[in-house]
Amino acid sequence: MEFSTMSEIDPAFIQAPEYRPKLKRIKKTSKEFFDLPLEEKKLAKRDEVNPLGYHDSEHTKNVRDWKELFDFLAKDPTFVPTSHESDDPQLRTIRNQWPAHPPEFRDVCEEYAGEVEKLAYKMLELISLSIGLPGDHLHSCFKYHISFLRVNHYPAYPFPELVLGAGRHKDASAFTVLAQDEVGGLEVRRKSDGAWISIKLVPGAFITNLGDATQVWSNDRYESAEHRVVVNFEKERFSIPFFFYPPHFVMLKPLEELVNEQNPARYREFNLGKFYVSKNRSDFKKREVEYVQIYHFRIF
Ligand SMILES: O=C(O)CCC(=O)C(=O)O
Ligand SMILES: [Fe+2]
Repeated sequence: MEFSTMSEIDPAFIQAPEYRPKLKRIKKTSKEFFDLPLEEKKLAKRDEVNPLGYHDSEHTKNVRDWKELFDFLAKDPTFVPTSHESDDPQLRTIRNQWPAHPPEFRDVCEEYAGEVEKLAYKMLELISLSIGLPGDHLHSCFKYHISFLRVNHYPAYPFPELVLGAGRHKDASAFTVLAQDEVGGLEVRRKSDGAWISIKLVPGAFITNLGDATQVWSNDRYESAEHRVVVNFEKERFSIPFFFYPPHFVMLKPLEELVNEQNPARYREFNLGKFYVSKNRSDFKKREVEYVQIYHFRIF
């Protein structure tokens, strides 16, 4: 894999041209899936028991997103805590559910996941090196990772100012490797003035946004990027994030190598699995309670 000089202009982009045929295939099969009648898509619908599969009423911070999606695990099956309650030690097995149509959907998605996983490990190495640690420092930590992928379909909407494809949020992952088509719509919040900046479209490039776990590990050297998606008034859009998560049993805290007397840990330790479960149930339905955020674990 070659890293493009784009990264000198904008560190969010990784140019990986060899992935183009795979991107084309997954986009084609995803479009075929989302073009199916709703009743058929709902045969692979996620529910209270299985969080994977088709979903058409995603909420970000209690507001319904203008999109439909299909979630699947990179490793099937995956083990996660049964509940977000801290005193419940039980785990449960979650598994992918695949639609019967299009027939190649499963193979194409699994092949894509395998390839992007390799890219994610490469990114992990670069992140470790960039904070002064050996390239493989975090690798063993991901051995039983609970990552999942999401195929997003944002239908066109004639009044794009009235809805958001995905409301503003930060990803809870270590980082996310995102592929998108040529329509555009992803925006990142600029910290200095809070303005929403459109992410430039670079055909065949992946976008990586750092998530909450990396913010904690790096003791705030890196920040989880706040982002959102606007919809297009005439074109539908597809995007496929790979949310790279450590295993459920990882206790997240600033890496010991990065803390000292001058630079004390800014977060107390917390369990990744419980954090994941709180996050991934919170968008299932409207909720009355506040979303768990990493600042709840902040020491100062
Ligand atoms: O569609 C996109 O570009 C980003 C989607 C996203 O932020 C997410 O699914 O977490
Ligand atoms: Fe996101």
